[in-house]
Amino acid sequence: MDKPRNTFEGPRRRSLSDPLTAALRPPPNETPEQREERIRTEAEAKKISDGIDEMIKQEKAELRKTRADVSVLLLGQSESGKSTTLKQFQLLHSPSTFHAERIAWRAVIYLNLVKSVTRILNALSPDGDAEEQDDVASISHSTEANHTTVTNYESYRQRLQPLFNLEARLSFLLSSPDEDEPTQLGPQNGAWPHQTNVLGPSNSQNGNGHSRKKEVTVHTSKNWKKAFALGSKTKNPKSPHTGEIQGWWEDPDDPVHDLNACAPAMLELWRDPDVKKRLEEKKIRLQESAGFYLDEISRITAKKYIPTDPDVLKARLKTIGVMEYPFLISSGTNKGVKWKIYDVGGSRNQRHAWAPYFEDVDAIIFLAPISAFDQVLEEDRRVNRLEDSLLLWKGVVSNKLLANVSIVLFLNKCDLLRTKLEAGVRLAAHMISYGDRPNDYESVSKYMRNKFGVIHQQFTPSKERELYPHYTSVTDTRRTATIIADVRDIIIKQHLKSFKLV
Ligand SMILES: Nc1nc2c(ncn2[C@@H]2O[C@H](COP(=O)(O)OP(=O)(O)OP(=O)(O)O)[C@@H](O)[C@H]2O)c(=O)[nH]1
Ligand SMILES: [Mg+2]
Repeated sequence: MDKPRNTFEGPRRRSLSDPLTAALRPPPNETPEQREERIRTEAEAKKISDGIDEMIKQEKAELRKTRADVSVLLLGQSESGKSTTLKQFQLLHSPSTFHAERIAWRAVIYLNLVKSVTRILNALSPDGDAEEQDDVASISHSTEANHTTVTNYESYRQRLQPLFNLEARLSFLLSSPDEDEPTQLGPQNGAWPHQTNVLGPSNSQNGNGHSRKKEVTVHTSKNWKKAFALGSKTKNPKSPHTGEIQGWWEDPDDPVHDLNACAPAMLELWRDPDVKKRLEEKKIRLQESAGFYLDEISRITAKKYIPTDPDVLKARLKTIGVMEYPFLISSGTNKGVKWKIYDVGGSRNQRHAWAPYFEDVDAIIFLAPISAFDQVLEEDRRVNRLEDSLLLWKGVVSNKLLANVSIVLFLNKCDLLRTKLEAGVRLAAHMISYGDRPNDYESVSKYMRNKFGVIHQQFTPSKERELYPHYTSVTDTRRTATIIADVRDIIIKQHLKSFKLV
């Protein structure tokens, strides 16, 4: 037994008079039988001690496993679907919170709907300007000389005038005083300010606002949900049965009244064939844009409308800053694992906030909206969205700080890609390298996957790093739930591996 002996050597060597050393020393007159017995007992004791050591090690491993905090960063350009993915995580892991907050989303859904309507009106306006062109990167300009005239335009404008005020009101309510763009949701005192008291800071109160310039955003403060969920000025805002907010329809200042009154005109406008034609001429594809609710006007403008899960998932609220969401996995093999998911703002002026999170992150879910090959960035209309995604992807996968971070790629908005290709929009017209390959969903999606895969292979600082790509439509709850479960298990496995625990 050399080891214990060695530990007694050197400056810290125990003296021979040390009682422990003396006790451990074999007796001076030991017989061969006694020696054999002693060695056997010592071996047994060591076996037991080693067993205990092993048990302690395993317990520690288990403990670390249950305590492992997994940090995941959602990255991607603006409107790529990061916040929607986060909502799906919430729906899976804390459904009660998700449902408790759905009333609060009413404000965003209303604003999304109102913005679509004011955007149409601005586009139809005879003096409508070029700003009202869609995000679509135009490859051929429509002949404006011969454009469709919407004969009922003035009547629509008049009947829908209250929506311009409502847009200003909602934007104002969702704004933070120190920021250019709206940054939070909901009246702070739990009630809607009186209509005439609050007119937005803004641009659209005169009915000529350029609504698409400013998007509604969510800030790192989470108070909006609480504030908005307080509901109305009614005496009993909570249902005694479900505990859910109710009774807002009794508040005369609630936006639902304006919306409800304008619903018939909205429906007529959206169904008007001349309007459809004019929007086509102007290449405005509202169905594809974020927060699209025009196909469900009657349901959404109903006085007692409560947002459904898909409504909340479709609601568009731009993220500003970085928001942290903790989750605890409560069942299955990874029970007890804590997650921290960071949702970031993806527009160009928000990306500087990402880097500080790179040092401690365990995994990245990168979202690339592959349907956006014919669109341009909202913040810089000279830049094609797909090109921006590819560049951003290259930046992320080549980043040395992220060399050991698991990377999951969501090739997102596959539903929109399919619809777009089926409508005849050609990838090759926007991406010369696609050449004369078939313009169907299977070929295009595979091509995209390959394109992103090659960049990863070429630029990753760690050749061992595996890439986990998925085709996703993150507004689809059923499919996304399966993908999230897979991704979650892979991320945790990689995370534990890095701790050398599995
Ligand atoms: N049809 C469809 N819509 C999607 C999909 N993913 C996201 N969206 C919608 O696209 C819009 C933008 O999604 P967000 O999740 O807000 O995008 P984001 O990446 O968080 O954007 P920023 O906060 O600006 O960085 C929302 O209205 C979503 O409902 C998808 O796969 N299919
Ligand atoms: Mg977001």
